Amino acid sequence: MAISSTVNSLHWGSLPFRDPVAVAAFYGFHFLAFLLAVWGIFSCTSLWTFRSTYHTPLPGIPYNRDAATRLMGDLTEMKEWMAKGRMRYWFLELAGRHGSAISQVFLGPFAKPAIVVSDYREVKDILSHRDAVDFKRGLKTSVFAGILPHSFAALETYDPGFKANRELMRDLMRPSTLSSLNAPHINRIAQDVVYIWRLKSRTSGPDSWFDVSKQIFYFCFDTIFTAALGLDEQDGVIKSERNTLDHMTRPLSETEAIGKPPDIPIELQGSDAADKVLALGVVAKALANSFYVPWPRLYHKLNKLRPSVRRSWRTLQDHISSSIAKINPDTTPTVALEYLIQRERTAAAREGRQPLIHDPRIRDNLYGYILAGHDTTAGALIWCVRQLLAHPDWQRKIRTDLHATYPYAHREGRLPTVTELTTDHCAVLDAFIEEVMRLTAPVITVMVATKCDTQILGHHIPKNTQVFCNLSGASINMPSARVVESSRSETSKAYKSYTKKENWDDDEPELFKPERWLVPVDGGGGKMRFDGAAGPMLGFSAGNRGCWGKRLAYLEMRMFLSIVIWELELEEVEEFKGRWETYESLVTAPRECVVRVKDACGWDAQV
Ligand code: HEM
Repeated sequence: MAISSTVNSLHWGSLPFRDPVAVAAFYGFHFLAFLLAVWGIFSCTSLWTFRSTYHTPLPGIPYNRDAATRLMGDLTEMKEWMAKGRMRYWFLELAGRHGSAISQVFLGPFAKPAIVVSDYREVKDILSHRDAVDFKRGLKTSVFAGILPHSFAALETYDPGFKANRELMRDLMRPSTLSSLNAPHINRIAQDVVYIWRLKSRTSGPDSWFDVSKQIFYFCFDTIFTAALGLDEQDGVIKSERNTLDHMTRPLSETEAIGKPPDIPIELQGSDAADKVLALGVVAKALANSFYVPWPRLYHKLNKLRPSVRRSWRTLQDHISSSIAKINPDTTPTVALEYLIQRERTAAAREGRQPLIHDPRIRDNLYGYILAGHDTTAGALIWCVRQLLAHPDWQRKIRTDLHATYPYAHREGRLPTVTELTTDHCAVLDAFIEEVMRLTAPVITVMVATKCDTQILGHHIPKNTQVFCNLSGASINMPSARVVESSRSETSKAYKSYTKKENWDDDEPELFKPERWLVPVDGGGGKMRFDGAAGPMLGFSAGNRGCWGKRLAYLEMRMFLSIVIWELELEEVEEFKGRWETYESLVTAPRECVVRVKDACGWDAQV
């Protein structure tokens, strides 16, 4: 036998028996013992050397030492924090942990280090002055190229097609367009939300409480979808819930209701918006997931093969096609799609060509409008409501200032009209929103990549390194970020333009203080006005690629909060105090937003 003869020719004589199986076992055992010994020696003596080769840190920039010795790098710890709903805090606390405004993280097996910058001036400089010069968007454009290849978000700022593509959407953020196109929808749907919250409270008793985050989410869906593509007034999710509640006339019994959340489900079935909400959810999830994969375009290619994803795209596509078919060229546009198509028709007539009604850039940019404007605004509003609950004094101050800003409405016992709400701004509310966006921005970080070898805060960073620019005030102004003042690149524009005004380092930047945004009116006898330039705020990012929909976001937040605070008093529920765990999708916001709703005008007011 081949085995036995080979073994024979080696140590046959020293073996106690001549059974080839035993011989194989003997050698097998010794071989295994040898492997075990090598492994033991390796793990005892060379472990540190070997493990450190998982990741090669950039010199001089602090990092999590444990992560460098783990195959998955920082991902292991991030996953643990994510499970606890604290991923946001993991990211934002890096600067404090390392006592440095610049740190590095390792995101996956053998990953190159990625840089995290937590310093307002340096982040603003990178986003405003160094985009398309030292930096590119990198992964973000790949993510959008995979899902909405014809939208401007999919293009680098230096791409020759970028400007023309963004021009297509130009007018949609004009104040006059926002007032005529978006404001009436926002007003109507916000009033429906107030109606629902008041009715829920009344049927369940004044001590009942419920989570309002779902309604905020659907408010944002209804407003953005209606403004972008049109949705019949009766077909929104919020309208559908209102109708359902209206049919439930039986008052809940005491045991059913008092002290418990009234468990009235939001009735998605039966609403025309249901399939669109679900389709949008599938697409938004794919968008969020693709930020975490190394090859987003490939991910989207494969993901689009899944039946649920294909179905979702078909739903959205069918809606756009039927909306285009319904457009009447002789009427004033009431939704963004009509607006863009009419403008294209006018341009085509002027240039003597056929209108490109099915231009994929219009379609993809409108999907981008919905996707980028939906979760973000919902997240911001959930933060706003949570801060209102945590700061009842500010809720009262805002209500008083609303009454002063709209005195006729207050005197006449009615809500301010759309025109009033879009013309006059309540300074205290503006300051409150700005502070929420400064301290608890729903988008915590913007990812860019170095376009060439460059410097960040005085450190050399090689080409093609991922850089996370932190946007939330909790990190951009935390005391630890100030430690490295001396290491800031003295050549950077931000450093040169450094002024006291860009800095709240000595004014408790980690605290929620809306009054920082209020300044006295000259000769106003103690009257205050809102000053958006009073200090640092990066909640909408900055520079050329900062939030394109910022004006709409402000309008939505301002109108929604004005209507809610005018009508209702939102109270924090003791059991939920201090629970700030967040969910993570495209944005991060509190998982729970539980309120006890009282009538701001007294319980006798009409529903
Ligand atoms: C409070 C709500 C919002 C927040 C916090 C927010 C935040 C942001 C941030 C931080 C960026 C920059 C991303 C980057 O630099 O990579 C961004 C980009 C963008 N936002 Fe918003 N956003 C909000 C609402 C909206 C709305 C309502 C719309 C549209 C209707 C919108 C449309 C966009 C678009 C299209 C971009 C991409 C811009 C580009 O790539 O040049 N956003 N947003």
